[in-house]
Parts: sequence; C-alpha cells; structure tokens
Amino acid sequence: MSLLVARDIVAGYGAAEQILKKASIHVEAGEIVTIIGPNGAGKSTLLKVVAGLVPAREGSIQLGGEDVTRFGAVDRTRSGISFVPQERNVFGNLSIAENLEISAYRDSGDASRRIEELYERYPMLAGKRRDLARTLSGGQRQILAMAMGLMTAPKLLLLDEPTAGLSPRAADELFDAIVALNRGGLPILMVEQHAVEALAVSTRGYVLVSGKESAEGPGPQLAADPEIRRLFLGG
Ligand SMILES: Nc1ncnc2c1ncn2[C@@H]1O[C@H](COP(=O)(O)OP(=O)(O)OP(=O)(O)O)[C@@H](O)[C@H]1O
Repeated sequence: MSLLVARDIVAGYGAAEQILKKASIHVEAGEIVTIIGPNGAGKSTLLKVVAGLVPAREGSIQLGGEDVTRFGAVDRTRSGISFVPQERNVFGNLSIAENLEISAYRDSGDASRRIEELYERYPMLAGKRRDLARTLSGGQRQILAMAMGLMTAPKLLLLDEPTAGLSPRAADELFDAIVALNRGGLPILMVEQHAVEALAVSTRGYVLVSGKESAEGPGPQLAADPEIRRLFLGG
C-alpha cells in the first residue's frame, strides 16, 4: 500500500482558473520525492492540497490507505502529515525552545521528550535554545523549521522549497540534513527550485507543468534527461 496517493487533484484559488488540473502523485514508504517545474505550475499548491491548507475541488487523497480528502489541516496533521512552509516558517521573536514548544500538539504530553530528541539530532539547536530564532542564519532557520515540523512525529514530511534563498553551501548542508532524516525512515515530499541538486538526492521526481504532472521517474534519471534539463534546469 502506498503511503500517500493524491489522485486527479483539481484545485485553485477563488473564481480564477483552476491551478491544478487532475494532478496525481504518490509517495511510497522510505522515499524522497521531489516536484520540480516552471514557476506558477502549481507545485506549492499541490503540497498545500496534500497538507489540507487548500481544498481539493476534485480528486482524492489517501494516507496509508485512509481517505483524508475531507480532513482539514489539523486532522491531516493528526493523521501524520506535517507541512513546512517556504516562508515565515519560524517565529523570529521567540526563542528556539519556544518555537519547538508551540509546534507540539496542544494535548501532547511528550513534547519535552521530543524536544530533547531533536536537540540530540540537531546539536546546533540545542546550543542556541535560548536565542531568538531571528538570530539564526538562513540554513539554521530551515533546520529549526524542519525540527518544528517533526514535533508532531509525522509519517510524511512536506517541504516547500527548503533551500530557497540559501547559499549553495548552505543548500548542500540542508540537502544532507534532509537525506539523513530520510535515512532514519521518514518519507519526504518536497518542492524545489534547485532541481538538479534535489533530484540527485531523491528516490523519484515529478515534473509539474500547468497543473499536471508531465514526467515522472527516478530522481537521478530525471536530472540527467536532456529534454528535462533543457526545459527546466537550464542545461
Ligand atoms: N493564495 C493564493 N491566492 C491566489 N492565487 C494564488 C495563491 N497562491 C498561489 N496562487 C497562484 O497559483 C499559481 C500557482 O502557484 P504555486 O505557488 O502553486 O506555483 P509554483 O509551481 O509553486 O510556483 P513557484 O515556483 O513560482 O513558487 C500562481 O499563478 C500563483 O499566482
């Protein structure tokens, strides 16, 4: 059984033209799946539909065999989906510790234990736990945002352009952190502009064009495809 199946998703904003036009993707246990594509193709919208932040007007979403299509964002989180937005994903005027604390379920009794686990995984956060999040570098902030996403112990982590705005070196370090997290067993679905680098570390990738997947395949194979390089990667 697939971990996530989003089938024939139609979605958009207001009365404007639909952004997603029967887009379908799936994520299997253990995978890193990356969605690439031109600006405005609907990549972020698709992640938000999976997260329950934008409703699917048509189509269905199954998580571990359960139909979650009609679940709102909170119930999606309870079902095991965690979404890390591209922007404004930490509270700059709160400390690192406070950012982690407010990312737990309200009724979760094991938040402190979870935070300690995250400090072990990311010693940088432990060292800066009393510092305000706005003092972090771009790459450190993304680690904090990811750690906040892990506070709910998700079954699937959604990352919206995690390396946006980072230096090449910081982006590489973040990809390393994403791979390490995945090797620990967590499936990841991400949208990325750094298509070559992201596909290189991905089990599979999708190319989304005008709201519909136009190509799908093993990440490194997609990254090497001459037509895809020409169209999307500037190759
Ligand atoms: N909240 C919103 N309200 C109205 N339109 C929106 C909203 N968010 C996105 N859009 C529009 O939906 C379309 C798809 O946006 P989306 O962010 O999903 O694309 P994307 O493929 O992630 O592109 P990019 O790489 O530029 O982020 C764009 O035309 C965008 O302007």
